[in-house]
Amino acid sequence: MDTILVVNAGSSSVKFQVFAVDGDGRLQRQLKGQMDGIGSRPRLRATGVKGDTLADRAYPIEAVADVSAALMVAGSWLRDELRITPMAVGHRVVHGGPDHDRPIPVDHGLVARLERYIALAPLHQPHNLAPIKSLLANFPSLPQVACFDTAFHRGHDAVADQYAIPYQLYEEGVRRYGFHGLSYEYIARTLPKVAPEIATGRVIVAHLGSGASMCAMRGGRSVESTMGFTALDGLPMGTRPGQIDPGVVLYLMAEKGMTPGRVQDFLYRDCGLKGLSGVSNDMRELLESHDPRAAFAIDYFAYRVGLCAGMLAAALQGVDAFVFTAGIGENSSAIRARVAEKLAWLGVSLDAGENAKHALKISQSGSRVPVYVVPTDEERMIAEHTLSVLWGANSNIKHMRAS
Ligand SMILES: Nc1ncnc2c1ncn2[C@@H]1O[C@H](COP(=O)(O)OP(=O)(O)O)[C@@H](O)[C@H]1O
Ligand SMILES: CC(=O)OP(=O)(O)O
Ligand SMILES: [Mg+2]
Repeated sequence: MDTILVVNAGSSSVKFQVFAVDGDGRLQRQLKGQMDGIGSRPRLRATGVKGDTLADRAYPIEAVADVSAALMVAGSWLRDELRITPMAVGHRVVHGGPDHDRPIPVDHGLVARLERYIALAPLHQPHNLAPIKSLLANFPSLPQVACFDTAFHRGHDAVADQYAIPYQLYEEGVRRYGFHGLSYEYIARTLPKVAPEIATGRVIVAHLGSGASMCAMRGGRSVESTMGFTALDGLPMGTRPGQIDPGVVLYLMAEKGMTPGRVQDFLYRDCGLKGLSGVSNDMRELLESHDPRAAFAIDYFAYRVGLCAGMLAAALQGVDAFVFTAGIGENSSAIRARVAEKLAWLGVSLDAGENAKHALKISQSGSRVPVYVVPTDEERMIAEHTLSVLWGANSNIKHMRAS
């Protein structure tokens, strides 16, 4: 059986899936797993085709201290215990820079070019490239495909794509890229199936995970994002502050003597929910905590999602629907309810019962703006891209398989 392995290293998790490919290019998930809670409560979980548990292992915090340790643990489980031998591997690569508006086959030259963006995505890019490099070294003939978080947003109008800085910098690549594009692309192509009544309209999608952003979509295309040049901007996240006056950065350097490297660490690792609460970067822990600072971090998060919704509503000149997705958006009815309160002025009213059940549609029938929960699947999107790149690269393969 031909299979595709997908690797998705996020800021607090490593996710992977294996898909079987049939002759018509249909993908059937064989296994799905993730190592999450990195830095708080590391846990490897994986399920098989029927949702059967293949692994459920907790690790001490120091055994899986960061994403690269998580990649090692997940990689050796797949290799040594499951002995998977995929025909291709698809990777999420967070930053594609200005030159990539679609997935692309991996070679050494591409890796070298993508390494230039490590400084623009230090929580992700090194971890996205590490397994690519390791597979290139050990299995040079194994096809690999890089799928970019930035690609889905590359069609933005110039007013959404530029900063008000001299144009020369834009030409050098200092642009408002936007991220979580594989997730938004999956939502865009899922809406026609699960909620056709809104798919062609003006939809705000809130990808609320450890990294969090929001996307304004019109007719299934991205027109605006809360993230920009890097995945620091916009909403407060697990450990990132979201929107911040650049004057704060100048203050840290001039008054606190912080070096650029120290400021980078500070902005990517010490801020957001973790910095605000002093309790945790993990929303589950904040919701369980009785510390008033944890409660404040939750208030702040909901407030900023509401503010950004206002901004994206202006970009779309109105809103036809609001969609929650990703770790927090899919699983936390409490956070969805808090956010919905901030959207009441837009005409949102939630149905508490449907929200508690994590139903597809969680707004009341009279809600002017309907609200949905649509689970994302970045890995399936990557697997689909990987297959189309492979078949595009060698259309004979498709011909042979179809016959
Ligand atoms: N049941 C839940 N309630 C609240 N938050 C949750 C729940 N399940 C997961 N989360 C939160 O989702 C976030 C991780 O989301 P995810 O999309 O997997 O992030 P990433 O891909 O960036 O690592 C964490 O903050 C985690 O606490
Ligand atoms: C871009 C980004 O923040 O990704 P993640 O949410 O997976 O950390
Ligand atoms: Mg993620």
